[in-house]
Amino acid sequence: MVPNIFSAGLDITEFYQKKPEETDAFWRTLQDVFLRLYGSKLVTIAAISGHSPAGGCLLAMACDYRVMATGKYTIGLNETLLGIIAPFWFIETMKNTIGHRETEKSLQLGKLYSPEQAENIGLVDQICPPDDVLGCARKEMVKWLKIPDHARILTKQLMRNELINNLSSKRKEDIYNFTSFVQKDSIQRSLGLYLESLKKKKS
Ligand SMILES: CC/C=C\C/C=C\C/C=C\CCC/C=C/C(=O)SCCNC(=O)CCNC(=O)[C@H](O)C(C)(C)COP(=O)(O)OP(=O)(O)OC[C@H]1O[C@@H](n2cnc3c(N)ncnc32)[C@H](O)[C@@H]1OP(=O)(O)O
Repeated sequence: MVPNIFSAGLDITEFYQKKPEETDAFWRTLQDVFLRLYGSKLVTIAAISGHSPAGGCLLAMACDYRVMATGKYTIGLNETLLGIIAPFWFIETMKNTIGHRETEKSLQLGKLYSPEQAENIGLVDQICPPDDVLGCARKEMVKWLKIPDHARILTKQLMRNELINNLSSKRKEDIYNFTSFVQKDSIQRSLGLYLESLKKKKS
């Protein structure tokens, strides 16, 4: 685990000033990761040890349960703040997690929530002191593993198959949408400015 950061989201440099075939391959890989994690038969618990913006929030939401560290960390789908948009499967995953209305506000505002706020709206299930996040996740895992596996798996599939099938049938179209969107000059400019602002913040 990296202290303070669960995931900084997608590596923007993978779709900034890249060739279309490179962004296609990057997006295909992300689809694969999501479909495997969201569709996993295993019990998956995210131990969110720190910041978890955008793609990081998606990965956490793809799990069955989320434990987040308390502290000055944030989680959410902040894409609009970068001048980009969350694709339909990010949106559906968030709707399935926190409901339609909260998702609508959250996405349009590019909202990043504190751990307490995230717990209040159900974006995370539990908050724990940073040094106990893994311990809390392990304790929760024990509960989930006591459920008969075949029943839990079938239930999970019933809840998740609609989104999985929807994305699986639209993968090519979704890759095309991503690449043509991020390759626009205006979007490339926004991404460049955002990367610069991250570096400035650091110095
Ligand atoms: C009509 C159209 C139809 C359909 C459209 C189809 C598709 C939609 C299009 C696009 C969808 C894209 C979805 C995108 C999802 C994403 O995940 S985008 C990434 C979002 N992530 C962020 O905004 C987080 C950015 N990072 C931070 O805020 C901070 O780094 C942090 C809070 C996570 C941690 O802070 P610090 O510890 O202070 O870390 P540093 O700021 O020092 O960062 C270190 C280093 O890393 C660089 N960096 C950080 N995050 C990223 C990143 N995500 N990508 C690339 N680079 C990143 C940062 O610049 C520093 O670099 P160096 O200075 O060390 O070189």
